[in-house]
Amino acid sequence: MGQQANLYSFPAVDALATALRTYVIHCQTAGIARHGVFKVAVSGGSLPKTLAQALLSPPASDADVVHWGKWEIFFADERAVPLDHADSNYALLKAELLDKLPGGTAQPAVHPIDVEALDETQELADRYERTLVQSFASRDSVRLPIFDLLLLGCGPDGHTCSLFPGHELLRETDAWVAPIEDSPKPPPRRVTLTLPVVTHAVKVAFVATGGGKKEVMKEIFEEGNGLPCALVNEGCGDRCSWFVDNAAVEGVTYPRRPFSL
Ligand SMILES: O=C1O[C@H](COP(=O)(O)O)[C@@H](O)[C@H](O)[C@H]1O
Repeated sequence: MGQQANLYSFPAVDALATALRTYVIHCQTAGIARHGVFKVAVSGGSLPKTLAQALLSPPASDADVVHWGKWEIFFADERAVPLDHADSNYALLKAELLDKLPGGTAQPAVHPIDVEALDETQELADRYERTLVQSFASRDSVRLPIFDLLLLGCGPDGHTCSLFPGHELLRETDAWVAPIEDSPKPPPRRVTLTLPVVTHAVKVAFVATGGGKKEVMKEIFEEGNGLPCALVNEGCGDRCSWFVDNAAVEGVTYPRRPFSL
């Protein structure tokens, strides 16, 4: 059996955010060394707020700088709504993080969905896949895009991106981006990176906080049960790292590691 996912647990979100920043900057350095940019996809939900806490603080040293101008930001999933809609993951990331970048900061290249295709989720997914193809086609392999880092959330039902427990989308093997019309969590119409794309990333980091996640964390780490988050753990092994607070893993027996790179 290969290496298993890393579980890093912190007493509070402040300490989690500090470690997450160190981890993201390590991935950024590797991505820029590899191909001159940092290609990252982010979730919505609770993730952008914690990410902002991690990344908006001033650098502690030259090695701690976020090179925003080198970032290409994609969305791990997105809801089929306008970009200024309350349900939009883009709007959330913009409000929590992008709009708060200090003045004079080189801006990241941000890749939202094409809202011209909101009425047709297959077309919306196809267009977003073409956005990925344009960005990744010159990479070493185009069979699947290779994100430098995916920053993901974990829903209380074990979903991640818009990949839900028991849903047929978990069996998708061809598409990079897929539509979903029946998301059990509203809104129902969405697009999402597929599981093969998620598990093909160089690194995957989950962020999960709060006691509301402890039941599902126990299931993910102790039973698996085919939950989407567990499938990512199984597909990525130690390329996958979880940044959680103690409340989210209360009662979980899976071994936690002291954070280190
Ligand atoms: O619907 C979604 O939910 C998940 C999990 O959200 P959280 O609030 O429990 O962290 C999120 O990762 C995903 O991007 C979003 O579309």
